[in-house]
Amino acid sequence: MRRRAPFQGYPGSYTEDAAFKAYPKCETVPCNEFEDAFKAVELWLTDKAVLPIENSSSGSIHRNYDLLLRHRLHIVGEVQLAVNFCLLALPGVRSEHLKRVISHPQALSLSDILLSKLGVSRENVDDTAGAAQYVVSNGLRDAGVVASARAAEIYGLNILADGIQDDSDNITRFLVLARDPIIPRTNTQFKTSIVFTLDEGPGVLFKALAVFALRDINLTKIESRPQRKRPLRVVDDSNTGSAKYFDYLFYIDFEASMAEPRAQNALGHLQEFATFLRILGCYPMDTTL
Ligand SMILES: O=C(O)C(=O)C[C@]1(C(=O)O)C=C[C@@H](O)C=C1
Repeated sequence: MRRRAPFQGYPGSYTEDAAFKAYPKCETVPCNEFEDAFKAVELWLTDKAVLPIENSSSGSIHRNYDLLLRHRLHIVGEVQLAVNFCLLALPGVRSEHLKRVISHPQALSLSDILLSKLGVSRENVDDTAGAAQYVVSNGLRDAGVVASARAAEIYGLNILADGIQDDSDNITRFLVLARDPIIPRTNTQFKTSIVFTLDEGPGVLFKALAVFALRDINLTKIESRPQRKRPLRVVDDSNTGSAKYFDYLFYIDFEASMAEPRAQNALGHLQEFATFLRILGCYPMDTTL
């Protein structure tokens, strides 16, 4: 059976490109929301979900960090993709005819230099390929689209400009999620993703990061998100009275496999003082672009 992988968006989106990079022969399943991709795997409708998690220019996709915690799927892979934005329009339309450009907000903001030069207004939609589909199905001759060359081919649009991103190195990292974790190995470079919480107090985050530094484990990412169920912590202090602090979840990616004793020891150490700790996944690093 062909592997089925859901992704948020229309066929021709960058997330679908990422799914094909991970599983070249997979059958991709488009869905409307990020959360639908999680649910499709949980309900056994598909095997894997592919979701963007961060971009080299615009940073983290916070919604997917929150969904990783809310759902119980495991990270089984990552995909790094060089995202090349193109300006597309209906055949016969030239860039001077455009009054507006439609795309995913990230694609619009990362192509700011060209769009400002064109003096067009910008309209946000949920994904780049969805914008291409919208322009074609409504025959919009005053609207351009920021999307991929593959989207141009799928929907029959012309490429007016290629590589329009402000930063030529525009890379998005995607995660592959599954119902079951993979067995960590040591024969290839593995990465582990965790999420944890800490008590309030001076140096607690320093102590948490030291469990990795002490074992020579390289961290590749740290992200903090509010704890939505417990956003504030009230601490009574005999000198200052009661103080209110924001409460955070910390997400960390580190370069080691859970099959290595140094990774097991680091997490054993962290567990001694973390108030909550979950391993989100241990998976082979994508070192290609
Ligand atoms: O709209 C798309 O084509 C997507 O795959 C989504 C998405 C994102 O959510 O970050 C992925 C990569 C691009 O940087 C822009 C948009």
